[in-house]
Amino acid sequence: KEKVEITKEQKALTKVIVEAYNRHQIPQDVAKKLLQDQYSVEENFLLLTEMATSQVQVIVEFTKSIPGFLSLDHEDQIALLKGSAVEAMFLRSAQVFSKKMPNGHNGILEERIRKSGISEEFITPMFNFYKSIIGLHMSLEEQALLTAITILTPDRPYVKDHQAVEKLQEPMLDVLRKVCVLQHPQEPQYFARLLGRLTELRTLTHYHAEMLTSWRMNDHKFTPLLCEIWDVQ
Ligand SMILES: COc1ccc(-c2nc3ccccc3n2[C@H](C(=O)Nc2c(C)cccc2C)C2CCCCC2)c(OC)c1
Repeated sequence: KEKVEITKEQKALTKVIVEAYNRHQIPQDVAKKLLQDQYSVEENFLLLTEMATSQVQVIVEFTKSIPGFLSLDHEDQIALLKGSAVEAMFLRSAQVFSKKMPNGHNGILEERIRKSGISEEFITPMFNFYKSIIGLHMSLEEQALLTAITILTPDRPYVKDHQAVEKLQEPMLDVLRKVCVLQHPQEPQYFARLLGRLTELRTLTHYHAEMLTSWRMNDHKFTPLLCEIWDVQ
């Protein structure tokens, strides 16, 4: 059985990514808000667009802390951010949803989200994804590294220098693989399952524009930043 060692450099890289991940959290806790009050579909839509807008700003700050990112071609930097923003948003939502809360609160949160205004057909695929994330019991390191790996996906549309992005993503994949082996010794396939979630995440993001335009209300208003990031309006 090969002994898995995390090198000094890999420890340093993980520390940088986890610290950036912790630093760039969404300010207000949306789960607490949703548990406190029942909102109308219009208020929920507004809350969603506010959360998504602040999440994009947070992801930009997190990404700028990824070693080497700022040395990439500037247009490629934009292409990576634009190409991963929706996935990062669903990944973040899944992580918020997977947080253990006092008895019954998780059930109430699920109920509030089901009734938020999202149309029926998207509820099952969205919760299937959330529950598959919950099932993984991801550590903070795994969440932070997986988010960085998602952003550093070389085959996003309009990325010119794939090689340069691969060179940044590979060390993240190496250290994530080792972290998985060390933190889930009984599950040799854990790393593969974790990456498999990224595939499920991509299918979920296919629906995101329709999820928004089919929100059970008329006249959906988006911020300019969201029009950029979401394929809406
Ligand atoms: C595109 O369609 C979506 C996307 C996300 C969710 C979503 N899943 C969640 C899981 C747990 C907690 C909240 C959750 N959200 C929304 C939210 O804010 N996501 C969120 C964002 C956007 C950024 C940062 C961080 C988060 C959590 C709530 C927005 C207000 C109505 C209820 C959903 C969604 O729910 C219907 C539909």
